Amino acid sequence: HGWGYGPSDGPDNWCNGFPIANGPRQSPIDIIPGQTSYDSALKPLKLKYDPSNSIDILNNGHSFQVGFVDDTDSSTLTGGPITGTYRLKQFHFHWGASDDRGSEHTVNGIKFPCELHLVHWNTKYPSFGEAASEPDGLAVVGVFLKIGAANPRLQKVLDALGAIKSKGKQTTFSNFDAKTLLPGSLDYWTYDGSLTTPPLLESVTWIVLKEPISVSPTQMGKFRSLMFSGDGEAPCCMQDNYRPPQPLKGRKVRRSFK
Ligand SMILES: NS(=O)(=O)c1ccc(Cc2ccc([N+](=O)[O-])cc2)cc1
Ligand SMILES: [Zn+2]
Repeated sequence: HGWGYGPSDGPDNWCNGFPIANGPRQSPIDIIPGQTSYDSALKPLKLKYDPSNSIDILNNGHSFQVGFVDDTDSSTLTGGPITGTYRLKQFHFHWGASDDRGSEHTVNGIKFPCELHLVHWNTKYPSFGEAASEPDGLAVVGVFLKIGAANPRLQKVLDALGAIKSKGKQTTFSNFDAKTLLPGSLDYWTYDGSLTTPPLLESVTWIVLKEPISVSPTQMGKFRSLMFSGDGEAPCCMQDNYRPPQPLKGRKVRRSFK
C-alpha cells in the first residue's frame, strides 16, 4: 500500500518502504537561527517566473500542486547558494488541522500553520525525474505562512480548490504569477537536505525564506476543505500533511543575512 500521514502509513512508518528516511541529509529540520552561520559568499536569490508557464492545479492525494511548463528557461531560480540554472516545476503546500501546526521546517521549535514549497530542478540534467536522484538535482524554496490578514494573492489559488476537492482531480490554472506568493525580503537560510515525502531522495538544496507571508484563519479553512481521499472512498480531510523535523546529523545551516 501507499504512504500517507495517518497512524499506520505516516512519517514514522516511511522507513519501512523508504530506508533513506533515516539517512544523513533528511528534511525538514528545526532551524535554530543562533546556530546558523552567516556566509558572505552566498549570492542574492534570483527568481524569475513567467505567469504564462502555469498550467494546472492537481490534488495528488498528499497535497495540491500548481504545475508549470518547464521545457524552457522562462521560470527559473539562479543565484543564492546554487550554481547554474534551476527550472520551476511546481509549487505545493503543507498545513495542519489547526493553526498551531502545519509547517515542515520549524524555527527555534516554532511551527507555522502552513509552508509553501516552490520546487525547481537543475538544468544540467535532462529532466526533473533524472535530477530528483542527483545530490545537486533539486532546489526547493520554502516560505512560511503566518496567521494574519487575508492574503489576496493566495486567494487566487484557494479559489481553484473547489474544483479539485478529491484525490486525482485536476483543472487548468493559467496565468498565475508565483512571484506574488513571495515575501518582500528574500533573506534565507540554506542547507543540504531531501524531499520531505517519499521517495525522500537526498537531492534537495533547501532555501528557506526568513520572512513569512500572511494567511487568514478563513483561508486556512480552505486548505482543510480538500480531501486525501478520492471519490467513492471513505472521506478523509487533507490536513496535517507535514513531516516533522529530522536529525541534523552534523549538517551546517548557512544564512544569507547578517
Ligand atoms: N515536499 S518537497 O520536498 O518539496 C517535495 C517536492 C516534490 C516532490 C515530488 C516528487 C519528486 C521526485 C519524485 N521521484 O523522483 O520519484 C517523486 C515525487 C515530493 C516532495
Ligand atoms: Zn513540500
